[in-house]
Order: sequence, then C-alpha cells, then structure tokens
Amino acid sequence: MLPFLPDNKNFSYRDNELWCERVPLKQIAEEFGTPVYVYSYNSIKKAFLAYQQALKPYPHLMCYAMKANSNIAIIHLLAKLGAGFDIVSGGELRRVIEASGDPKKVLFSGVGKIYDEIAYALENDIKCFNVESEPELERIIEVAKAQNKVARISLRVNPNVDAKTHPYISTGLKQNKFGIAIEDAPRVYEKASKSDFLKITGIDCHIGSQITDISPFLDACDKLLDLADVLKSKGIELDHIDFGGGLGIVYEEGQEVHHASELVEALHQKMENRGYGYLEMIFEAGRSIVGNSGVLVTEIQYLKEGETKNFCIVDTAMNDMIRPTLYQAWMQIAPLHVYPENCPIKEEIFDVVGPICETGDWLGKDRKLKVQPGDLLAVMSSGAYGMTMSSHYNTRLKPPEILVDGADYYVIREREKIEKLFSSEHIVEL
Ligand SMILES: Cc1ncc(COP(=O)(O)O)c(C=O)c1O
Ligand SMILES: N[C@@H](CCCC[NH3+])C(=O)O
Repeated sequence: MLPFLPDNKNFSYRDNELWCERVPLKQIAEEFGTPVYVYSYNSIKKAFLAYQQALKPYPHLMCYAMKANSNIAIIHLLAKLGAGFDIVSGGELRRVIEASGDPKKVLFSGVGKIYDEIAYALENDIKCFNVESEPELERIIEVAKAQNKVARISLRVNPNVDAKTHPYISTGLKQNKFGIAIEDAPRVYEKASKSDFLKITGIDCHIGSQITDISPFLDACDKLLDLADVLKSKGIELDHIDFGGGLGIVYEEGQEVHHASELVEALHQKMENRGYGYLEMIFEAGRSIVGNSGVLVTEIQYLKEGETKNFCIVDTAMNDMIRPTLYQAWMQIAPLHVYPENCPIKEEIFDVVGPICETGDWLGKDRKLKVQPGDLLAVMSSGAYGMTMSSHYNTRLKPPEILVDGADYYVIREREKIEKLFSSEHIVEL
C-alpha cells in the first residue's frame, strides 16, 4: 500500500516514486541538494481560488496571511490572482511591495506595532489597521496626525470563543494576549469615532489556527454581529467584517476538513439572517492556502539503533521545520521511493530526528518506514509555517525553495551561503 499523501492530486506516486505535479521530487533533490522545500503552484492556486470563488457572490476581500509562507514569488503570484494580504510587521509590507502586491489591499494585524511600522503602513495607504489595544489606537492617532492623514481601522475583538485547537495557536480566549475584550469594544469604538484622524471601517477577530470545525467561526460571527448591533445603535456603521484566519488542513490520514465554500456559505447565511449581508467579508487565510502545497525533502544520513528506539537521522531539523518540536504537531513523512513488498529491506519503526543538539529535535515519532541511508523522505504539509519559522540554530543554512508548475520548476530562493550568514557579524579585538 502506498503511503498517505494529504494532497494526493498535486503530490502523487507514479511507479513508486513521489512526484510534485509533473516533476519527480528526486530530480529536484538531485539538482538542488537536500534539505529543500518544494511547492506546487497549482495546489496553491487551487486553494486560493476555492475561497475566491466561494466569496464571489458577495462583497469580499481575500487576504493571504503571509506569515504562513512569505516568499516573494508566492506573494507575487497570489497578488496576480487578486489577493490582498494580512501582515504582522513592516517587513511583511515591504515584501508585498517588493512582490508588486497592492498595499491598498493590506490589513495590518499584530499586538505590538511600532511607530515606524505604523508610519510606513500609513504612507503606503494600507486598507486597514486591525487595532489590538487602546494604547495602539492612540499611537495610530498620533502617527496619522503627524502625517495629516486618516487611518482606516477596525478593532480586533477577542470574542472569548474556544477554537478547539492547540493552546499555542488558540488566540480568541480571554487569557490570550490578542485583541480587545469584546465587552470593552463599544467604548473603544466610540473613542475612535471621535478622532478626526481615524475612519472606522470594520470589525475583526482571529480565534486561532488549524481550526477544522466550522462552529467556532460561527460562534465568533454571532458575537461580532451582536457587537455590530450595539455599534449601529450608537450610530457607528461598518463596511467590513474580518473573520481572521482560514480553515485548518489535513495533516493526518482520517482527518476531515471543510471546503472553503462551506465556511463562506455558513457565515454569509448568518450575516444575511441578521441583516448584515451587505458587509464586505474578509478572510486572512494562511495555512489552508499553502500548507498542503509544500513538502520538505530530506536525505536519510544514518539509521541508528538506540537502546529502546530506532532513529532515522535526516539532514533537516527543527531549525527548518519547527512545528513538531513546538506544537508536537503530527506531519506525514513519506518516502520518495516506495520499495516493493518482496524487497529485503525490512520495515521498522523509527523516530525521525535531525542533527540538532536538542532532544526536541524530531520530525516524527514512531513512524513505520522501509528505508536505508541515502534514501529521501518528504515531510508533507510543510508549505505553511515551515520556511517562515526557520532559524539558523546550530549555524545551519536555510534550505532553498523550489516552485513547481506542471513540468517546470523554478528556484524561488537559493540555498543560503555561509558568507551571507557571517556578513553582518563583526569580530572585535579587545
Ligand atoms: C491575525 C492572524 N490572521 C491570520 C492568521 C492565519 O491563520 P491560518 O493560517 O490559520 O489561516 C493568523 C495565524 O494564526 C493570525 O495570527
Ligand atoms: N505557526 C503555527 C500557527 C500559528 C499561526 C500564527 N498566528 C503553526 O505552525 O501551526
């Protein structure tokens, strides 16, 4: 039986070899070395268009949360498909501009926006600041005043909804640092409405990531619409409602997720029923656009028999893909070549680990694999929160990124060079 693949359309086995679209992954590994991130353009496009098409009948803006994967080639291609962007730093806005994206379709989220970032975003006339606290609101007024501009804002409210996801990626509960408590929101909106330097355009929330159920989104929507009612009674009208991040994805066999259209329809139905069908619907989806569109290909260095466990030691590590270490996330690890049943290599159970000096440096535990040193493995579903969360720990260089489109492929990031790593460091003689 062939190993499970979360996106078995754009990643598939042909004659027991794993391909991305019409390219054998082995060919990419041979040409560019390992570890290497490989993305399927057609998978990204399909995932993005699933939201776009579902939203088409309604006023909408589909913003890609670029923290998931911010390679400028991907930003550029998504911008061409009509994407706006959700950013959390001035650096991410720089990327949008570099990639010829439209700043007027940019939302700026995040709890710690600094002066310079606010000024830069205002200069570039972004669509909206998602304000996460009262002091931030005051800072935005101050910067807008200095530029003699009007900043468009929405409040990111914390609806206190349980997203039923990992506690580290749950963001809409009272104890989380994000957003403004929903009970305080009417007062803060009133305050904002009095400033000549602000224009209230919307309402925003983001309750967490990797949410596979629609009900937390609907619960949050109810609370936002209750707030919209209160605001209306105070004469504050909104243009948009921003539901935050998108749906979760399939990492593991047997997991089920909803199609983007189910989420959009369910939310719109609720808006319509409550008299808000006219509001522009905004999503800040990241993971569901790129997550299953990427893999991290790695080469097995050693098979090591431990005292109680077998280890499959590969040449990628927690510095390239930190999700298992950070969230104990389960990610499928699939061999690039599947040996036939009758081959003498034995199937064994391994912990797949990297070379980093940490016990937490693992990619998968207790995985059944029929492999030998030199074989290649793909960490599936690595397109989101892979490269963007990578680091140089243990002075490891960042892997290249390759984008596949049909039978063609392109280097969208070169393998990092050690000289570049050292170029901003300086020896001092003391
Ligand atoms: C404010 C905000 N918007 C959007 C996202 C993207 O979420 P997801 O990748 O689950 O679609 C995140 C990440 O969780 C976020 O913090
Ligand atoms: N980085 C996380 C999700 C958090 C997203 C940022 N708000 C992950 O890999 O699952």
